[in-house]
Amino acid sequence: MLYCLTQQPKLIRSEWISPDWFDYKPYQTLVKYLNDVGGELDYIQLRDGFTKAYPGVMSREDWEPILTADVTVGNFSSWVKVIRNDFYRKRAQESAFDFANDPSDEKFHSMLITAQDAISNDSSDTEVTMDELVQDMHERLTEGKLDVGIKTYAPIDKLFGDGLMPGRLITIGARPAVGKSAFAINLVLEAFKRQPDVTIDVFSLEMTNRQNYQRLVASITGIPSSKLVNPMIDLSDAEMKKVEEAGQTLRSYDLRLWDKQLKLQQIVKVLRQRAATAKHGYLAIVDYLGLIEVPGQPDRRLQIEEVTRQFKLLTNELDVPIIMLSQLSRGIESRNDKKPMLSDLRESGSIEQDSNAVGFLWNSDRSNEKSDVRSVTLTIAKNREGALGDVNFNFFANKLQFRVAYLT
Ligand SMILES: Nc1ncnc2c1ncn2[C@@H]1O[C@H](COP(=O)(O)OP(=O)(O)OP(=O)(O)O)[C@@H](O)[C@H]1O
Repeated sequence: MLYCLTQQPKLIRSEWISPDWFDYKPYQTLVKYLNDVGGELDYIQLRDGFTKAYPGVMSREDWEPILTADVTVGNFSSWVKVIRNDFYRKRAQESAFDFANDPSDEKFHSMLITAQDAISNDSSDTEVTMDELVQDMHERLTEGKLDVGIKTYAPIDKLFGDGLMPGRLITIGARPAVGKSAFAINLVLEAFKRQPDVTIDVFSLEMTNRQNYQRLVASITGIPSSKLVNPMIDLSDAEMKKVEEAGQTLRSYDLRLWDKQLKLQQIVKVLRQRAATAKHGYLAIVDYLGLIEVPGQPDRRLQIEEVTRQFKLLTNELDVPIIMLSQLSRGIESRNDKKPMLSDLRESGSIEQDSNAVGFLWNSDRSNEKSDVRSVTLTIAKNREGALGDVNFNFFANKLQFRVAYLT
């Protein structure tokens, strides 16, 4: 795998490769360097650049086996799979030994997690054969079989081709208080308006289910969410009736709110079960990435890498879209231009790499960013399968409603 990467460093962009997969420190460092520079260099620049950045880390003996490997670069993906599987199997094996030596609850839990990791990373039994691909294309040609996405706001559907398409990991980033949690709730409601039978899960690591429920009701009824905190005192009879009706509407949806699933593997487990039983499309929204716990991994950046990689694998395995919310770095605050950029996803390069699409929510009119009605723009900054562009919204902050701001 390292031979392929040194021959064609840009391959690093085609697969996520974690430095962790290597026991040997110099190779870990080499992979880290490749991830950092993003592969935009040739073989000579790679060696020179690496030696400059990490003098003395790789000896001639370290380079030797990499440079003289006799493999075909075209088999790169297969090597990646072998090495990834080895890594996860080895980790599972270690924690099984660990549990055998000390059968505590904690060790048992960590054995289950590593075993589950190993299973979800073992791609050997989920590979699609050429026959299946041919058949799939044949059905599209002859029966007009369509890949249908979940529709939400019309301009968003258009940018993503045909809604939130299966197999896509979509990241929506924003600075705190711009309204990303509120936007997520609105996406849910728009999706149900258009597809009442769809199944949606919202994993909220920041807000309780009750708070999210109040936001859903505020958005449906247009009643300020602050009045829903003590509804008996603050609501008129007519408003109470509206709240009850909103409850009936919400009850009719296959919507689940989760506020206690904080660990990555808990989320993955729920997501797998619910996606498997969803009959009319499935969408998961995770609010937000930075709060997901990854037990056993102390390094923050590696935690994020683990999360984005797992979600990306799940979108492919289950053929569903997943929306992952993410906070942007503080850097934007000091810039004149407040429009976020991909480099603001600074927690890890894996967010951008693993996402099929990245959108940013931001206050596009600073004069009203604290008002009741705010101009909030969704900027699609990466879209592997479609166009880039902006969608402008009016955000009615007290009612937690997002409405598309069509130009008049
Ligand atoms: N009842 C309300 N009245 C007025 N404004 C409100 C009300 N409830 C929420 N807001 C505003 O809506 C905005 C969006 O909140 P939201 O929690 O969705 O933001 P966020 O981007 O997810 O931020 P964070 O990451 O801090 O949660 C905030 O600026 C908040 O002040």
